[in-house]
This record gives sequence, C-alpha cells and structure tokens, in this order.
Amino acid sequence: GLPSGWTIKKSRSRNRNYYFNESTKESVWEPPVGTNIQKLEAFEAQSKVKASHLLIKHRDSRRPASWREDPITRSKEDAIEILKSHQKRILNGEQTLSEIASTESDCSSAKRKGDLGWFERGQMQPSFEQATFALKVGELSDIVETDSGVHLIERTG
Ligand SMILES: N=C(N)NCCC[C@H](NC(=O)[C@@H]1CCC/C1=C\[C@H](COP(=O)(O)O)NC(=O)[C@@H](N)Cc1ccccc1)C(N)=O
Repeated sequence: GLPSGWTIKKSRSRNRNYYFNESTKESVWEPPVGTNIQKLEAFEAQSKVKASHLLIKHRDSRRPASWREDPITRSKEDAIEILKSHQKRILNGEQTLSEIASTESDCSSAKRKGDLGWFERGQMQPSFEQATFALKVGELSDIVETDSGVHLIERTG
C-alpha cells in the first residue's frame, strides 16, 4: 500500500517499522503521503504471529539439555511418543498446551507457559515458522520437527 519507490524497513533499535525511499534515500517514521493505510495495516498484520509451544527434546537435538533435564538422553522416537500423549490430552480438552508446557517443555519459554511472544518471518527455524504461519489464531499444529526437537505449536495472535 506504499507509493512506488518506498519500502518498509524494520528498525532494530526502536523495534518498529519505518519507511525508506530508495531513490531519495530518505527515511521517515510515518507512512508517506499517498500510502493506502488499510492495505498497509493488512500487510503488517499478516507479517507477524504470536504463538506458544511445547518442546520435547531428544538426544539428537542441537542442544540436548534444558532447564528441566541435563543431559537429555531420550530417543527421538520416545520424544514423539511423549508429545503424542500430550497432543491427545490437549485435543480431548483434558489439559491446555500452556498447562503442560509449564512443567514439560524443554524450552525456557516454559516459564511463560510456552509463550514465545510475537515474531516475524526469518526469526524461527524454517519448519517452525512455516507451521506457525499456516495456523489460524487459536489452532494447534500437528507435531513439528526442528533441530531443537519436536514441538506442538498453538498460534495465539
Ligand atoms: N523470540 C526469538 N526470536 N527468540 C530466538 C528464537 C531462535 C529460534 N528458535 C527456534 O526456532 C525454536 C522454535 C521456538 C523456540 C526455539 C528454540 C529454543 C529452544 O531450543 P534450543 O535453542 O535449545 O535448541 N528456544 C528459544 O529459542 C527461546 N529463545 C524461545 C523463547 C523463550 C522465551 C521467550 C521468548 C522466546 C531459532 N532460529 O533457532
């Protein structure tokens, strides 16, 4: 929704977007004159997601240790079986992902009930990113494998 020649850039320092004009090399905090605000807001809304996850690591994980166990020696097959048992309880409404993640997740986000906060494309491992961006808000993923281990992901925003 930006006028031609303008692009959106991510300011690391202020953790917000700014607008950059490729030809004049000018950068501004507010959308330039002529911006279609509705389109810009729609674009920005689909650029980031909020999610919680439950991570079960195994001996082949890139870092086979966590706040709850060090070292982690279970096999990948066992990690998948453990995650399947959690998945069943979440799907039949017995427990929520957050409740289980708090005590069972091998990620430091366990301390935040599995909450990872908001993130954009390019931050998480590809399979994790792909799975999360494919979910609707409130949906639970199937089992997702990354170099960290095996995950269940719930998109929350
Ligand atoms: N918010 C961010 N940008 N933080 C950096 C994410 C780095 C990213 N991480 C992953 O893709 C996986 C999926 C989700 C968690 C995760 C891995 C690991 C656990 O696995 P391990 O690295 O021991 O192999 N947990 C983390 O990173 C935690 N900081 C996530 C977190 C914890 C508390 C609050 C916010 C985020 C990657 N590119 O490796």
